[in-house]
Amino acid sequence: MQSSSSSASTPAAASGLVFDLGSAAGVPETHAWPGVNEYPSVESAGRDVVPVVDMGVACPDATRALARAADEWGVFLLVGHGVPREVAARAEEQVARLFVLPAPDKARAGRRPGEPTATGYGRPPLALRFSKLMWSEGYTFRAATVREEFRRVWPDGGDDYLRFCDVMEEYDREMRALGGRLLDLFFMALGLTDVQFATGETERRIRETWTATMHPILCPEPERAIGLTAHTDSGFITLIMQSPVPGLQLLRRGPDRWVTVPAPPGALIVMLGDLFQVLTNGRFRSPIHRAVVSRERERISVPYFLCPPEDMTVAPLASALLPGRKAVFRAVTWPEYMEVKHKVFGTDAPALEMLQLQVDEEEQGERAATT
Ligand SMILES: O=C(O)CCC(=O)C(=O)O
Ligand SMILES: [Fe+2]
Repeated sequence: MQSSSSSASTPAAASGLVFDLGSAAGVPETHAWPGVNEYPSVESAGRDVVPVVDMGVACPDATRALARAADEWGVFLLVGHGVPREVAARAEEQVARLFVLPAPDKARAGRRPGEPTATGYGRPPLALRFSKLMWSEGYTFRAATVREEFRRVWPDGGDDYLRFCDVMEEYDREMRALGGRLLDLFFMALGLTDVQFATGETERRIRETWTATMHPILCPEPERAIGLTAHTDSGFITLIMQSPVPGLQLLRRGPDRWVTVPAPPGALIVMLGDLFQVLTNGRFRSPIHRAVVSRERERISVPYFLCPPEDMTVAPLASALLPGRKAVFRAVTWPEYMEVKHKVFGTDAPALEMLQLQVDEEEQGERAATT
């Protein structure tokens, strides 16, 4: 990886803390990304309004809005989602408390070297393949092991520790339940019947989750740095809670531009991942996105990833195939896909292309036209 071998043996380097971002007066070359301003950044307005889906409205309307947003953007702001404000506020408060802990406390919980997707504190896993460093710090953890993981931060297991774990477990329960409700809507949008999805193996299994948090820090020269570089999420669905400070941007084509996602209080962001694109045979897409940094306002985002269990083979759902269309992606498991993804991180090649099957477009078109 890019951290130099001379510093790789220190705890700070092991956790990715090779540079104290919080006290930096400028952006050093190690963190300066040349392509950050290649495309303009635009607000969510006019033809670039990021869709909003209200889950609180009656079903056909919510399903239609969700299908349109998933189809046209692969991302949307979610309101009426039923996650109590206090639960989200408590989680954000605990995450903020975690990030302001002294560096040695955080370093104790560092990601273990050589395990890029392992849990712990430091650079986000996707950062490991790039030659430049990102302006962010993050913890990755699984809800199921939150107590074990955070004993590394709070070895005494005192009140701070217990409060953190209680709140994060409460948040996990809410997000897990929301994930289930959202999947029901997605499956309805794909035309599965109640009976099919109530008993569906896929739905039951894709509720397995893991959780990560990240926190882009104030940056003295935001136009030269990036919090999280352009990527697509790999799993099924990411539910992002963010502080009311925009920072997430979506790449829109023709002309290429970065659309900033607004941050209305109480809304969550729903972002589709690559394997959801596979599951829906390309009908719903995983958008390219990134997180930018700011000079003035700190932003915390807490992405909650819904991913397939490791042994699940993900393939286009039969119900997602439009009449006359064939599957355009080959079946893949999560570990297999992560291997593909790690190979292409840091290059311009989209990992999903490697799963694409050669389908004769003409034949697809003819079959679709005759059904
Ligand atoms: O900060 C954000 O809102 C996005 C984070 C993100 O894209 C990710 O963790 O994959
Ligand atoms: Fe992402």
